[in-house]
Amino acid sequence: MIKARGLARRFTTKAGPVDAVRGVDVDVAEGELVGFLGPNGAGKSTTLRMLTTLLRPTAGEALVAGHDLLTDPAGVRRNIGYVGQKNGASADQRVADELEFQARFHGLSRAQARRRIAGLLDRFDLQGLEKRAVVTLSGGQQRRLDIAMGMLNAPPLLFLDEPSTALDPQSRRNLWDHVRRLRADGTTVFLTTHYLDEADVLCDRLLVIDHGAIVAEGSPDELKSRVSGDLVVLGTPQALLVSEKFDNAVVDGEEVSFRVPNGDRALPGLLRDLGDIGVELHSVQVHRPTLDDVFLTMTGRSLREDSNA
Ligand SMILES: Nc1ncnc2c1ncn2[C@@H]1O[C@H](COP(=O)(O)OP(=O)(O)OP(=O)(O)O)[C@@H](O)[C@H]1O
Repeated sequence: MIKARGLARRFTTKAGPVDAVRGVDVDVAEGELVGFLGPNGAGKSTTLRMLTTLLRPTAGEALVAGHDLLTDPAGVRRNIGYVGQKNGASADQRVADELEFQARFHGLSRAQARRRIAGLLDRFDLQGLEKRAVVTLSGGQQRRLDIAMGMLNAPPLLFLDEPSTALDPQSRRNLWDHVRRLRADGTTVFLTTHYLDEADVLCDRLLVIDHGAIVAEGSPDELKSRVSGDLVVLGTPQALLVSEKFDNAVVDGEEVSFRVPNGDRALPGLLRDLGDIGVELHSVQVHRPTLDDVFLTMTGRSLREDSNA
């Protein structure tokens, strides 16, 4: 559904050139739900804007929904939906008018538009809101309306830029359900996110981008399995003594942490050995690797800190 090679974009600014995207390859198969994960400023939106024909690449080529990005951008646009970061719907317009206007823009007849809009209102739980002004909808309803607008031309491929930003936790989970249902109906979805939980629970596969380059690619589980071992954290007044037993141990006050393969299986033997040398423990935790650990391993920085910045 997407095959991009060496896609790059350089911006010229007063302070000099900015290489926002430095030659990325993107492969997305039909029916996949792929997440593009990276910290703020990593190049996610710029890549998305190139793939959706909104921005011309300075280098590279891509086939998107069966059409060549450079030689047939109109063909690409006809076959994709795009939901940007800012709400697409005008605040003071009524929901029904916005949908109808967008449907007419895509060349649907009045009757076709009516049918399609009724289906989408139902699909995105927006029934009964047709006469309301967009500004009066909740954040979650507005996002669902944006996605409904992106789906009016029934595209096989939908791009979502940071779909759940600024939503409360409940609305985010509800939105994820809607995105999953789109995928279940056969729509290929490519979304950007800087939320680790969103990438982890929602996406089949992830591309991790940093400083304009892809640093990792795979399913959330595959990526996490690349981090060597589970993190064991022991609370003990003898943290220094324990740290001498493990090559990679880090001491923080009365806490010592280190990585071991298969932490939960290794733990009983490990605790026995520590007991034998008289170590007293007041807490034990085992953490499976997270996507943040993946990012840390790949880049030496925490994605969590970056996205909070
Ligand atoms: N029009 C522009 N002119 C100059 N620099 C730009 C322009 N657009 C983006 N950039 C720069 O390119 C880099 C990548 O930006 P981009 O918006 O693609 O990142 P992002 O990963 O989508 O971040 P965010 O999560 O904050 O949206 C950043 O350094 C940004 O400042």
